[in-house]
Amino acid sequence: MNTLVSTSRLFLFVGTLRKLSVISGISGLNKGVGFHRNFVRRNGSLSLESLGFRTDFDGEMNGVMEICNAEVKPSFRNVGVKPGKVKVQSTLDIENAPFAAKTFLELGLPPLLIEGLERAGLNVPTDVQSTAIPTILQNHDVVIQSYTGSGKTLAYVLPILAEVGPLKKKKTSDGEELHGKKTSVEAVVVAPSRELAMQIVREIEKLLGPIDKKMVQQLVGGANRSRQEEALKKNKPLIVVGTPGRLAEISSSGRLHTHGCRFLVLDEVDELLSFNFREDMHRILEHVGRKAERRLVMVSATVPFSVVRAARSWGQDPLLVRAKEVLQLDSVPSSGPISLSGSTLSTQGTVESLPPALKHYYCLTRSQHKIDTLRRCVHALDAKYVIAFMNHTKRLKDAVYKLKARGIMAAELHGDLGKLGRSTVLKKFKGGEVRVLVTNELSARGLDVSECDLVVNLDLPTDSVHYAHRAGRAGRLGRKGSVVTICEDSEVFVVKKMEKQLGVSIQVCEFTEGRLVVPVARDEKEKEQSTLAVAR
Ligand SMILES: Nc1ncnc2c1ncn2[C@@H]1O[C@H](COP(=O)(O)OP(=O)(O)OP(=O)(O)O)[C@@H](O)[C@H]1O
Repeated sequence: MNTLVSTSRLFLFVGTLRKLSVISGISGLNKGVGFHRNFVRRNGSLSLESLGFRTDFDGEMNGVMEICNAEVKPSFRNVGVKPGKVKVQSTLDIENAPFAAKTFLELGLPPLLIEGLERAGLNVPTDVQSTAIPTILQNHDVVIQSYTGSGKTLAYVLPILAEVGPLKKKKTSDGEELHGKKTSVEAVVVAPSRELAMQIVREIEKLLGPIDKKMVQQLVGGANRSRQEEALKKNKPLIVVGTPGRLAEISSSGRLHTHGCRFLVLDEVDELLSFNFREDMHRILEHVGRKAERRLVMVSATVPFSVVRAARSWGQDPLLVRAKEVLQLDSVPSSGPISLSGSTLSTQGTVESLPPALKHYYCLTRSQHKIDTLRRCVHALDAKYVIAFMNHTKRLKDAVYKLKARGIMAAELHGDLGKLGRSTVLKKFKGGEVRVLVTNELSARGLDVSECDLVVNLDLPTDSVHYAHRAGRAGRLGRKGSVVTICEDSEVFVVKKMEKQLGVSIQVCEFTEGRLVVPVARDEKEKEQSTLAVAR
């Protein structure tokens, strides 16, 4: 019986994927065109190749499906099959995979939206967008997990705009396409911080254009609530983006009607599941759409078990969408380390959460010399946009004072600043007026300053999940970047622990004579010397 259920699930999934390829027009790629793509810079925009993304597909992904203990684990990767387990070679070819997309058009997005994307200089979808967009358009509830800076925001914004607002196309009974007009909220996006919510709003406004940008509204804390309620009444937005507290507050006051909502997005979902947001999230989940009718999208670079559990209970047959694979969340065991397509997702869910181009270092110093080390680090790496993380606001202010005294343009960003102060500092940082932004956990999630080339931990993050989100402020969308943790001898074991959990190499380094120096490990030195001796 179990096997029967699983097998039918398998076919259902294969069917779904076929539909995905058909709906996105990807089947048209099945002409042996090959997958060596030459993306060019158009309109001065970034292409994937120019950003260092791999744009050809290798033999790693050849459409193998594995059935383990009567559980279906569909995957595009060539996972190793353990003895005694049934292996099914699926008929899926790489050509049919939903991520094999060169353009947004192939993903089934409407022409007006494509025009908006082109105006914004966006021509080629990232891997996670290529996978997530057709999956969401096919009415699936999803958990999107992909490393920081890989374009997860558009991965859910685009399917929403394909169905909500002026950029969508609606088919009439005679097949003619019309713009749909609705006046109630159709999509709610929840983010854990004001900065992130405002950033998402700007991304949506950019696509909607100046005339229609009022169709999205931010509902964030720290801003005047009655003004937000007035704007809701006047503008009748179709999409609202907000922080949990303010969304729940306005919803309780009866000024935000979301029962007919079709999309509920939880960005940085693992953070939204934290204790602080529990009550507000409860209200939002109960009042935004109906489980059977709304599409639930959960997003984060780090997906711990709590997210898997929440997705199972709040969603309907949710799928796990990653950059190059779609998996059924049902196939993820409920406890212990979960193995997904051969890679192990640690209990903290940090695997594959870091941009591959990022370089990680740690530098030993005494506590009282940390600021000097930071200064030498910035100069040695010739970093232009630096985000330095600390854990306490008072010490953070001292650090800014000391950096300024050493001639470095620095500014502080933390919760005490208030909404206006925070956005002014961010503007200055993005505009290059401030070189080192000293901040706390507030900026660790979602903050997108594309040019950020250096992240420094002046205080250690609490764990590897926090490390991953802090680190991910640099090296966005395939750009180069470094993460330097400045710590004391007694803290090295924590760095080593995070290194293991993250599955990346964090090398010890020094800053000497204006350069970053990575000392050669003793055993490597010995090896080098013995090779030299042999050569002599
Ligand atoms: N297809 C694309 N082409 C070019 N740029 C893109 C594309 N998609 C997204 N971007 C840009 O890449 C940057 C990173 O995207 P985004 O903030 O969505 O990443 P993310 O995966 O959500 O990161 P995080 O996990 O840190 O929140 C943004 O500046 C965004 O505008």
